[in-house]
Formats: sequence, C-alpha cells, structure tokens
Amino acid sequence: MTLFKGARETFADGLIYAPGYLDIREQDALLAAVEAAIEVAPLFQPRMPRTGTPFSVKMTNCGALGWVSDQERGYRYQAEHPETGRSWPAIPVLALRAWEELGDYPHAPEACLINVYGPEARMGLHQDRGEADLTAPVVSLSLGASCIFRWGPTRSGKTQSLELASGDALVLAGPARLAYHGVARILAATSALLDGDRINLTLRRVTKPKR
Ligand SMILES: O=C(O)CCC(=O)C(=O)O
Ligand SMILES: [Fe+2]
Repeated sequence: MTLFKGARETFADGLIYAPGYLDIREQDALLAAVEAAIEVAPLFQPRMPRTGTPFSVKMTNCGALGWVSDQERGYRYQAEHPETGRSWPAIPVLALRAWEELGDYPHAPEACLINVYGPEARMGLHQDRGEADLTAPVVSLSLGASCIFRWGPTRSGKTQSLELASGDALVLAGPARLAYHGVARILAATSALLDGDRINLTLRRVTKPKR
C-alpha cells in the first residue's frame, strides 16, 4: 500500500482529515470523471423510507454497487441504477487512488456514492451503517463549494464542525467509522469549480470479503 505523505490531521475520535489531498489539476480531472459518470448514470433524487420525503441532495453512483433509497424499499445497495436499470459506471481512478492511499484496507471498494449539493442542500446527521464490513473505512472526497461538515458520537449530543473544501479528503475509520455525521450547510462563493454547487464522493466496501 502507498501512503499519502501530505498533511493529515487525526481527531481524537479517529476521524482523519487530509486537507488539499487533490490539487487543482486532480480536482478538474475528478470532476470530469464525475461528469462522465453522470452521463451514463443520471442523477436521481433519493427518498426517505416510509415518508417518501425527497432528499435535498441528488445522487448517483459508480462501482459494482450503488447506494439508493426510495419510499417502499428504503436504504440499500444495488447493482443497477434505480431509473435506467443499467449497471453503474467504473469508479474514477483518482477516487481509487484515494482509497489506496488513505483507506488502510486491503480490499477494493465496491461503491462510490456521488452526492450533488445545490446551495440550499444539506444532509442530516446519520451513521453509514448499511455496509456489512464495518472494519472497512469510508473515504470521502469533496469538490466545488465548501461545506460545514459536522460529526459526533451520538445523534443528539455535541458535535464538532469542520469546513470541507474542494480537494479535501476525509476518512471515517476505526472508532470514527460509526460516528454520526452530516452536512449542515453549503458555503456560498467558496470555489470557482461548480459555480456554488458541491460534489462529494464516498468510497465504500459493502460486502464482507472472503478471507
Ligand atoms: O457530503 C458529505 O461530505 C458527506 C456525505 C455522507 O455522509 C454520505 O453520503 O453518507
Ligand atoms: Fe454518511
């Protein structure tokens, strides 16, 4: 495994933050790869289980499996796009590199969820726990507008905040793997890339590898 040698900060609860992980050229290249993926796998609007309330974030995926949610069947991973029925496109190489350099995990990721936030979009505090192998990290990359990212050990308790900017990486692993986290708001006029929108990619291992 190659290790990223740039700056990184580990918070007390195990959350690893690598600011500026992607330089400007890499951000442009990753954005181009995301745009190509959206051509094949169009953005969809997921809905909350039971209530059917739409998320304010639009989504798509890359990889063997993709995260989807609708009113009837709720949160799940599946191999097909929920609207086109087609398989998901391949995970961008720069995202795979981030998994290898930052993830400290010996198996490949299976899903790369792509979240697209408009200026008013946000994501409530939640845990990522739909994956069978919770020893695997979640590796996140951000592009475009900055956001206020929040996390804490419980849903209702105290949270800490971090401003995530374009090119930043974040890893939820070890004691932070099941941290509650979310996006409190998007910060206007923080990036020329994407004109006020924000894109976040999260790489995930979904199934338990055969050992
Ligand atoms: O947009 C982010 O930074 C976080 C996204 C997230 O938590 C998720 O997709 O589960
Ligand atoms: Fe999450």
